[in-house]
Amino acid sequence: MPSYSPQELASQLKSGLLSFPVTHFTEDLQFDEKSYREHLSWLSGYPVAGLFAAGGTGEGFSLTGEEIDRVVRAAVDEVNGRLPVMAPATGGTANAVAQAKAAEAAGADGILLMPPYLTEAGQQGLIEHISAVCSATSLGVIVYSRANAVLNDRSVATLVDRNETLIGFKDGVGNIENLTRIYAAVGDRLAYIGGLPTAETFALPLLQLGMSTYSSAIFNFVPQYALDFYADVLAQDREAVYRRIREFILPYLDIRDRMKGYAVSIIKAGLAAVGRPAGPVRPPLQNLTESELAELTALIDKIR
Ligand SMILES: O=C([O-])C(=O)C[C@H](O)[C@@H](O)C(=O)[O-]
Repeated sequence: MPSYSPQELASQLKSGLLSFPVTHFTEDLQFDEKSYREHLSWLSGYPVAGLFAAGGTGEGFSLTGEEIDRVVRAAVDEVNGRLPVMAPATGGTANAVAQAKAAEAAGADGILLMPPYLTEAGQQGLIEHISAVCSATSLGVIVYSRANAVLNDRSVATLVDRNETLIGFKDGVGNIENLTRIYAAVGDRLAYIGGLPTAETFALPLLQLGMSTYSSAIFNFVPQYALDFYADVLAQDREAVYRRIREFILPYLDIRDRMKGYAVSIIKAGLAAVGRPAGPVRPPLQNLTESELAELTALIDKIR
């Protein structure tokens, strides 16, 4: 039995910042469970509302189903009920259904349903895909609307009618009209999660569109700064948010934007910069260069 009913999970996720930990690898790119657990133990000293194991920042897209299961089980065990743990469901429908079932068996509290791999799809196909995963588990499901799986307001309305356990909408697009339409259609029936790369960049305006929380990747390496940023957003302290955007976020984006995929690689680099290395990223991602790491380290040192 999960510790949170889907509705309890939705309320919990809305209540604070969300942690998306990286997945630690050894130098030969194997899952480094010991270091991963140490990381989760360090982060557990900071108050967040939920932990998403093997998400995008956790390189879930580079892990086998078996590895995802190991990562999720390690997270569930390490977190030990202090927070809800969400597991990913990835790929095509059969794969995502199997992963959702495995996540429930592993003791996860919810599912983050990623866009299906490679193929494009129409809205009706996405509705069937998402509904199949919701039907396969009693866990609350958060759908990640991004890339080849961007939902419109009519689809979201149909999905919530069909699936009581669909409890969250994570946005990775930032289309204001679409988000306004979705909130107008289903309102607080869903928990809304800002999920654009470096979510802090968009947090203040998206708060007005119903996104009371977001997935903070930088929480991995500057957890207190990420929490302070979130507090400024909730307080709608525009001056403080823009000070932080100027002092850290914008120069950070300048490094991140030098290479596709760096939105994830730069998080592992950030951990190296603060003396908590998480190992390399797996291909197809690339690690930051030594000089980029030095630049990032100097930037992080200014805010620590
Ligand atoms: O699955 C993921 O890791 C994400 O999509 C979210 C990231 O945490 C993103 O919001 C960010 O980079 O802040």
